[in-house]
Amino acid sequence: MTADTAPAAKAATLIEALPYLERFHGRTVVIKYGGHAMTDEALRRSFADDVMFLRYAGIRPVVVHGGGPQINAHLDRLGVESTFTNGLRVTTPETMEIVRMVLVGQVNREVVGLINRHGPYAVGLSGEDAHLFTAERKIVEVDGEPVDIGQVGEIVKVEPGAVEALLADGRVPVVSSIARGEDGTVYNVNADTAAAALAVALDAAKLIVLTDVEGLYADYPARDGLISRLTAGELEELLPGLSAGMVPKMGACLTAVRGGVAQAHVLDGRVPHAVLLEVFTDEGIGTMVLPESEDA
Ligand SMILES: Nc1ncnc2c1ncn2[C@@H]1O[C@H](COP(=O)(O)OP(=O)(O)O)[C@@H](O)[C@H]1O
Ligand SMILES: CC(=O)N[C@@H](CCC(=O)OP(=O)(O)O)C(=O)O
Repeated sequence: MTADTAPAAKAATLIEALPYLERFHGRTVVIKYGGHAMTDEALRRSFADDVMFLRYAGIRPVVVHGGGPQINAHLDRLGVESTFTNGLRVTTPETMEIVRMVLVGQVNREVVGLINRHGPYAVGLSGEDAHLFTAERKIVEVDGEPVDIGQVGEIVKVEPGAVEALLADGRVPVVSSIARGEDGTVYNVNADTAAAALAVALDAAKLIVLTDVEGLYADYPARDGLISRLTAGELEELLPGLSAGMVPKMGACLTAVRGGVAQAHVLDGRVPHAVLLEVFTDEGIGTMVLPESEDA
């Protein structure tokens, strides 16, 4: 690039963002934060920069975080065995105590601290707080038979008032995926699923799910067939054939779009500033799910 073209290229990058600034100004974007972007220090900072960039651009970011690897590490240290059924952690009362402690007491604090390097913005919440997430015990089916996987919750009601109040106050809500049952039982909820439920309840403009792959591959484990966009109907057909990790993520995208969120994305959290690249550039990155009517 010559000295003459450099300023023009920089201006072009900035002006490319203008239609997105116009479109998303004042709108809510729910971001599921997890995977590599949560453990690598440079990526952690890049994520916090992106969240604050959205906030200063007049967009209302809400973060829902995972923490499966951190829970595994803690269970290992305590010598507690943990298994997964259909991608969900079998959650005994003992496991539940540890899941809650790690997500709410450790991971949530870390994410809040990361964002608050920029100022007094992030406020942490558990899904139990102010009845944000109400859940019922989830029964999964394995080979057509119902299987009880313990205190794993299915969100049946979202009361987003506490999150909306924080957003109205200019804060960045950071939410742990723990829910409360009507009888006070505490439930463990997959964080992708919780992010989708919250995006629908907040009438978000977008759901963004960060992960450790580029997006949805058509012929996984082959990695040369990234699907960059698909409709909710197309996704519905693919969903039963997907393998473990992608099921809750793509299921979350489907729930969000069917629930009125205009766009849901799975992005590669290993890419610095993945969120900004998705929100403010024409190409976007990763896999985007759209309602049928918007697939031009
Ligand atoms: N069709 C697919 N496309 C992309 N990844 C897939 C697919 N099917 C399964 N996967 C696996 O899902 C993983 C993402 O799920 P997971 O490890 O649970 O993510 P996270 O820790 O970000 O929540 C990928 O790393 C990949 O191994
Ligand atoms: C029911 C269930 O499986 N809950 C998850 C909650 C955390 C989570 O979803 O974290 P990731 O997004 O990092 O996987 C768990 O216990 O691991």
